[in-house]
Amino acid sequence: MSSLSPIRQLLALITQSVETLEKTCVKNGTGVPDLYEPFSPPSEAFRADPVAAEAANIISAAALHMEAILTPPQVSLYRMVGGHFKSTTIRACLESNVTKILREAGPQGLHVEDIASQNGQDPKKLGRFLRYLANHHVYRELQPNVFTNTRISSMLDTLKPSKVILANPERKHDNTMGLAALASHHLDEVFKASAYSWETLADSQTVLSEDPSAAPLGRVMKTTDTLWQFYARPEENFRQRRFGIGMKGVQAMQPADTILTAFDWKSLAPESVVVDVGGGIGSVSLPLAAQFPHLKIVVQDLPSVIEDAKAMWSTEMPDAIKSGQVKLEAHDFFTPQPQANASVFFLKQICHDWSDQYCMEFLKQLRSAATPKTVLFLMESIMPFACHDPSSDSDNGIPGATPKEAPAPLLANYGAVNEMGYNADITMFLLTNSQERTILHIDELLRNTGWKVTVVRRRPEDNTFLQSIEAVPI
Ligand SMILES: C[S@@+](CC[C@H](N)C(=O)[O-])C[C@H]1O[C@@H](n2cnc3c(N)ncnc32)[C@H](O)[C@@H]1O
Repeated sequence: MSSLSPIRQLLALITQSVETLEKTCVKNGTGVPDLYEPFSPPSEAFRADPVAAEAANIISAAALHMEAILTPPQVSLYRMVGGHFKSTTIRACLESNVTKILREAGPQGLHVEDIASQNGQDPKKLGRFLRYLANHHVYRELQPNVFTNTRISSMLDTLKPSKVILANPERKHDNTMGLAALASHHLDEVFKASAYSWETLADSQTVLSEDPSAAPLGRVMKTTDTLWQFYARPEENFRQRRFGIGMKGVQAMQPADTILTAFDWKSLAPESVVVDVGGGIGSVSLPLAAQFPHLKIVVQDLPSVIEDAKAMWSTEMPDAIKSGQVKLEAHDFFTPQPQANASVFFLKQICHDWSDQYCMEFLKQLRSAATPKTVLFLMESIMPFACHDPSSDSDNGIPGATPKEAPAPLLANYGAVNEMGYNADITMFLLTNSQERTILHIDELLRNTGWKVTVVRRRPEDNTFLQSIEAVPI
């Protein structure tokens, strides 16, 4: 037990970690990015060194912890209660292209009257929204009513010129890195569904249901369709396409080599078949196909998604389709799996879309189609508790399953610094009435469907968002 007060312990963690971070950056020739420079994957290069990434996580977790101690509790409470104010103001700025307008204005920023003259918004309202966001370092007020981007707001940029967006607003996310598309998806159907969570939980018809059609999304969209049936409607084509591009944004949030190193792809023999089950438009298979031409990749998804996939591959990697290296296959994973010779069934963020009952159905279909050597490779967020887990069987002995814990007095899971997995967990409740799972839950699900988890691989810099889980037939 330390004799120091909690704020002194936190300060000590911050001081030690800042020293480590600075030394590591000097050694690697990297640097801590400027809050006022735009985001780009290279701006986050310093995190590639696990020592620097860990130091940055500790500093952020300690700063947030300190803030929780020292900020008046009513202010902290209202930071949470007012979460929807943040969503509201960001949505208005995202959809009215404020970030792009500020990028084109350059570093001196732009008066809110001039922003409004370009995006047609009321400058009196827009200025208030921007100031609210500037309090959280999303945009910066350089002078009264003159705003510019920060590294955080720059993530909302499609990086397209105004002319291109205005000429075809429905296609504004096409061929982008997907970050704006992902945020736009969360601020539309996810945000709207969240307003109906309590109504869903208070209704005896839906409170205990595990049915995907009982998600809050159905209540707000006035439908009993699942998310995927809803997206497949012709009038929802924009949302479906935006979701597909948004999944590319999930990748852009992670180091560029994440998918390439998440599995030992090189060890697979030439012509091995990798089936990307529920692969969306194939944005994860795209870098795999480029980097590992010895693999045969089959991207499977629902028919309307495969149509979008064809459009994407015909621009991004047409030769892979022509040569047969990549096949785009319409397939419903609740029906028997047509690929009977797969080396790998790869499911990224599929199990989290379905409650146990439904997951078990498609995991059994895959088990029936597996050869004795097929590997089931899942990429999912494995959820840690917010406290230390003292039990001796917390990981069922699975190598790599135990997450790294933060030093005391920080929350064992690094708290909100590691929030992405927890965000995904609540999103799953809202859209599909499903969830992210703990390792024991995943292990149980797989055992019950004929699979055995052999290993969990984690990126050292990230404790909750998207780990690799490998399983083999029992
Ligand atoms: C969360 S997305 C993941 C996409 C992709 N694996 C990725 O990580 O980019 C879930 C995908 O499952 C697909 N899906 C939903 N139900 C399906 C079904 N019954 N059969 C095949 N794919 C399905 C959706 O269309 C969507 O593309």
